[in-house]
Amino acid sequence: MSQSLTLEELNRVMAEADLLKSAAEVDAALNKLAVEITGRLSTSLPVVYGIMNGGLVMAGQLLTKLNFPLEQGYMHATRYRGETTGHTDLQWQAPPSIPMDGRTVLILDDIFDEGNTLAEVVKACHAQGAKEVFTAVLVNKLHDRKNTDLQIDFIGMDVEDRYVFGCGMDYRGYWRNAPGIYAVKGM
Ligand SMILES: O=P(O)(O)OC[C@H]1O[C@H](OP(=O)(O)OP(=O)(O)O)[C@H](O)[C@@H]1O
Ligand SMILES: Nc1nc2[nH]cnc2c(=O)[nH]1
Repeated sequence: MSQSLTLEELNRVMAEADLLKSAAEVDAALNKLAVEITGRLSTSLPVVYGIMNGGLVMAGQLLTKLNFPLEQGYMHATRYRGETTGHTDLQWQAPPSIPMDGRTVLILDDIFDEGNTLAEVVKACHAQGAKEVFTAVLVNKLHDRKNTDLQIDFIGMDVEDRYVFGCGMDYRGYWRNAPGIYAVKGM
């Protein structure tokens, strides 16, 4: 867990990491997402939830590019819990902060990997009475291990099948603040 990592180790992880997407590429992906989402949802008065923690950066950066009326909320669900492989169950740490009954819902997250997190979140939104539920992610990880048939409505960009960090995604709790998307050496 994060307590056992030293400053030197964390700086080495960054120094040895491969940059997969630069900050400029991330910004371009967010602009593309904003255009697509605006085209679909600008007249729906949606409630837009970022999934904490990973969705925080993506949501914060994307929201200012959406120039139409929306409500903004959050929910906190975690499957990886600071580790680099996911638990089977999703742990809810905070339920949706705004009621969604009868509303158009847009869920924002950093990454669609095996898919359990978003599949379960979407299911929970329908159970809570959402009229319709859309999903948007900054990155989709390319592999054939998806555990769900869920189709993501808006995808910023694809990344290769490696453990990535930056733009909200952590390396053992750290480096969510990195402005590009990096892959850990050897992972
Ligand atoms: O598609 P999946 O395989 O389910 O993985 C994707 C999820 O994993 C990460 O969350 P995590 O559980 O690590 O919690 P965090 O957001 O606090 O980092 C990420 O933010 C996504 O929500
Ligand atoms: N930080 C991070 N979180 C994830 N959750 C699911 N896949 C990943 C990943 O590659 N990196």
